[in-house]
Amino acid sequence: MVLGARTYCGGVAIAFVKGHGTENDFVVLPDPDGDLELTEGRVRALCDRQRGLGADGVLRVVRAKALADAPAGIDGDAWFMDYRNADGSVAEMCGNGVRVFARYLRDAGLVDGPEVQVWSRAGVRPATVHTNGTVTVDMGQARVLGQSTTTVNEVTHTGLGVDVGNPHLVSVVDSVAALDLSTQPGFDRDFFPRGVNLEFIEVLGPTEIRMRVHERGVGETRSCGTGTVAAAVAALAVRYLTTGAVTVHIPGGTVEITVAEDTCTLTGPAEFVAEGTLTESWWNTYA
Ligand SMILES: N[C@@H](CCC[C@H](N)C(=O)O)C(=O)O
Repeated sequence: MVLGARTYCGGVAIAFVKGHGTENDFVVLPDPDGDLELTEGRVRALCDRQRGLGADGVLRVVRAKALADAPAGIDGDAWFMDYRNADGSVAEMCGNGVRVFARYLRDAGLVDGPEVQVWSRAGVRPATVHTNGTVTVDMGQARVLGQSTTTVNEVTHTGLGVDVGNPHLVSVVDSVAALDLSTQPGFDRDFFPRGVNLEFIEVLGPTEIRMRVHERGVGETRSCGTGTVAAAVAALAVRYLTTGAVTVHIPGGTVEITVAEDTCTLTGPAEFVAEGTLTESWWNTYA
């Protein structure tokens, strides 16, 4: 596993790792000292499945002290997950990303033990990297925002708004397979002024659901970790519960969620596919 980014300045190539969590895939860019100029255009090109590596998002691995806008009170040596959506936009949090990020830190030898603190724009997310490669993340408290609506192919669904560090709207439907999520569903821009991730769930049993998601800044993805937490909260709410355990099946696999009064956990796989270096000319093309 590569240990750090080499800036292209001086002709040295930029390292990357390709990984995924339940097929929500990421380009991991090790950049401990904040040397990379990660523009919107470069993120879009990296995530493009034809002209780049292809991914739902980018995880830049950077020390807090190298960030211009580091969260107040953060230790300068802390590892910060600088997450970008495939369209180049910045998001506060990414649950599948935290699993991949934590496993990267562990496998690259950048942390000492299996307990890893991952910082994000939504705060710190403590994670445990298990010996079988799965990762459990303490996702913090999920905040219920109230009801709103989304429209898919002219059918309007009422859902539950849930903040998991980033915004979600979860709607219960009869069949997730029947939905066409190939275009952006409608949503209430007054309720979600910064946009929203839209989850659709089908209840399979008291503690089991199936989910599809249309992510803000990406489109339909095969999984969304923060979305599965929001979905679990909404599935419990259907049963008038505020705590419990829920198994969530997404197109890319299965994750386990626990919801407690003051926090939630997300457990699932984190996999690496490849590592390599970007060519200098490619990087320069997309400044
Ligand atoms: N796939 C992620 C969520 C990524 C951010 C999201 N698209 C947003 O804009 O909030 C996850 O696993 O949580």
